[in-house]
Amino acid sequence: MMIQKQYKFYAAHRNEELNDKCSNLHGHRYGVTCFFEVERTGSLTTLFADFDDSIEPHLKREYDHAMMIHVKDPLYQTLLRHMKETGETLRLKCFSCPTTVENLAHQLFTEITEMGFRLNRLEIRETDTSVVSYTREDWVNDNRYFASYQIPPSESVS
Ligand SMILES: Nc1nc2c(c(=O)[nH]1)N=C([C@H](O)[C@H](O)COP(=O)(O)OP(=O)(O)OP(=O)(O)O)CN2
Repeated sequence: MMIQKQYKFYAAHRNEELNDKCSNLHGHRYGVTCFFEVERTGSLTTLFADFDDSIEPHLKREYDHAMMIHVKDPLYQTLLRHMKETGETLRLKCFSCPTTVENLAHQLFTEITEMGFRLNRLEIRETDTSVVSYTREDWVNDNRYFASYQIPPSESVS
């Protein structure tokens, strides 16, 4: 059986590798639709609130009104310097790879799996017209891709 749950967060980012408008700092309302594989244990499977209680605070704490940034983007060092010089704390969600929707999907799939849920797939909406559908098979393949890439796991700074 499958349960579908929808979440959202607002975040800034840029695609520093692209030579177009996307290399500018900009923001999105990210829509995250999770498709969970669940097992019947009686009259129900997993309580809807069990998903919400783990996932909503995680998205609020790590992603909402944060800036998602690739640690190899030169802007990252500028932001670190700014925080050091001013004492200001910016919410940065650090990625060890560019902050494309594809890479965000891999990161979120990993984080939600680590919470103990079994995702069948994720859908991530970045704009009104663009949605990435990301399956468990994509995640398994990406784990291999990132392992061979030798990218350290992403860390979060806030
Ligand atoms: N495969 C991907 N393509 C693009 C990504 C991505 O993550 N994966 N990201 C972007 C940009 O972040 C951009 O903000 C979104 O781009 P785009 O859809 O071109 O933006 P529009 O303003 O044209 O959106 P519309 O809703 O179509 O007006 C680009 N590509």
